[in-house]
Amino acid sequence: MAVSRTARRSAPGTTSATAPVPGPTGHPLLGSALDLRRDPLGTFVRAQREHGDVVRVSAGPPGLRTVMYCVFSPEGAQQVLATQAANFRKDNVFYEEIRQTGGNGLLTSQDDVYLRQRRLIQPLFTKKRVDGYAATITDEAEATAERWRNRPDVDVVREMDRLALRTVSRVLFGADVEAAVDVIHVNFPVISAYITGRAYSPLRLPRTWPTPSNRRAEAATRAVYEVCDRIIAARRSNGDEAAHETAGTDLLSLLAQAQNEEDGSLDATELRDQVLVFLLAGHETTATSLAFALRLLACHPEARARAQEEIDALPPGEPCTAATMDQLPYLTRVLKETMRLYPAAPLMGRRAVAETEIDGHVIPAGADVLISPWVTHRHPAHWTDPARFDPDRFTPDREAARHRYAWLPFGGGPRACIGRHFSMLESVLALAVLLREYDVEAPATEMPVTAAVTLQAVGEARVGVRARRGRLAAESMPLSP
Ligand code: HEM
Repeated sequence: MAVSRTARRSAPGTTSATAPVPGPTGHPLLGSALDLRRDPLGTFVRAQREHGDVVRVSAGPPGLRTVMYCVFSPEGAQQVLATQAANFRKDNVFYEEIRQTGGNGLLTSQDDVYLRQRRLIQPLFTKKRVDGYAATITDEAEATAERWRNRPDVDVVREMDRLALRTVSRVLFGADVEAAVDVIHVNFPVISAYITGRAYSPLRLPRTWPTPSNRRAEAATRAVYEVCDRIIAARRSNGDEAAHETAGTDLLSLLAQAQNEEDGSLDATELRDQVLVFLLAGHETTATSLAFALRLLACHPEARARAQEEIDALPPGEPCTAATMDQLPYLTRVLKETMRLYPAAPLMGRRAVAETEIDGHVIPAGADVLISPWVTHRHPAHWTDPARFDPDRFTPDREAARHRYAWLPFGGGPRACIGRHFSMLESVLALAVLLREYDVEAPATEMPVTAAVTLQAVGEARVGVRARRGRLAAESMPLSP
């Protein structure tokens, strides 16, 4: 059995490296299964508070038990994701379930297939290329501002879902997906809940059995695949030189080129899997950050006013570009603080392929390992008063004083999010456009969330919108108080 260097270095006989990993005992028969089903994020937060930074959580009856080794400290997360990434593969139950539903795109692939895919796709995400997406981002945000005209309130979850889906589809596929917005909005949560349900369940019935949940998930997956197929077919029938704004430079063009190469690169299934991954990973995550940022600003009028002061100081009449982001440091801090409190990917899984020592505990080879931005972002040793919304935690000085992995919404190491710059740019510019036009207001109540593959708001998140000034305010004057 391979043993990591850190484990081999630990002094023989010391109890720290050999002591069993602590964890909740949970229900005598089911372990923590019911707690995880009811409230996975709360269960992991409690596990950290009560048992420390490396915790063993088990679920299910003896004999069928799923065991997870949770690593909550920034140092431990860095070890799993970066410094000892080779010991931790995406072979865990969660990724296996995602792979079975969504195929082998960039999020789930590994080894040579992964390296080939990442090399192929990386050029779309260089800083220069992403900066070029600013015009599309601004255009979509302005269209959303138009949609809000004369409305007393909006469901920001729904609105940001639409905005982010439209934006990523235009940028990466040169496609207008308006007709698919509802299909995606309805079906992604079904798929996501199915994957999570199976991942936590000790008893995974074969996917081919005609159970109600298998049937629901299959129908939802088919509906989403049809959207992907339509996007690909539309590009094929129009040809790369057609009127698409991104033809020749977007994801579909890059993948089609690879398909034509002699080394037989991508087949049709892989092409569709890749489109699906980028639809999924590229819209829901950013939408969640945007929705929660608007909701938090609506609940914190002083932070909203500060952000708007900065936005109002931008040169009037000039379009937002990538350089605009440098002029919005406070708004960027608001976004980072939103992602601390509501990381769109609250849980990340791996499988240990070699025994490894982390924070003085041994993680056995073969163990399912869980990293949780949700918990690490609330770690009392790294965040004072962690439940409080305080964007100034992200001033440059305070950021520099903190462990690099205390804030990890985009993961880290070799499998860190490829879309992080795009997402940050999109979120800051979209917020700037919307807050320039609107005041947002909401009662400061709890926002219930659920952790499926990504973090999701439970139900609607209504936010009052009131036009501030300029064209939209003038046009909606009769309705203004
Ligand atoms: C707030 C927005 C986002 C968050 C919080 C987020 C989070 C993450 C995280 C945590 C990972 C690493 C998963 C792991 O290590 O297990 C990841 C990977 C990935 N993300 Fe994002 N993401 C966001 C936006 C985006 C966008 C906009 C895109 C694409 C347009 C994207 C595409 C991907 C892809 C393809 C991967 C796999 C990368 C690889 O393994 O090489 N994400 N994301």
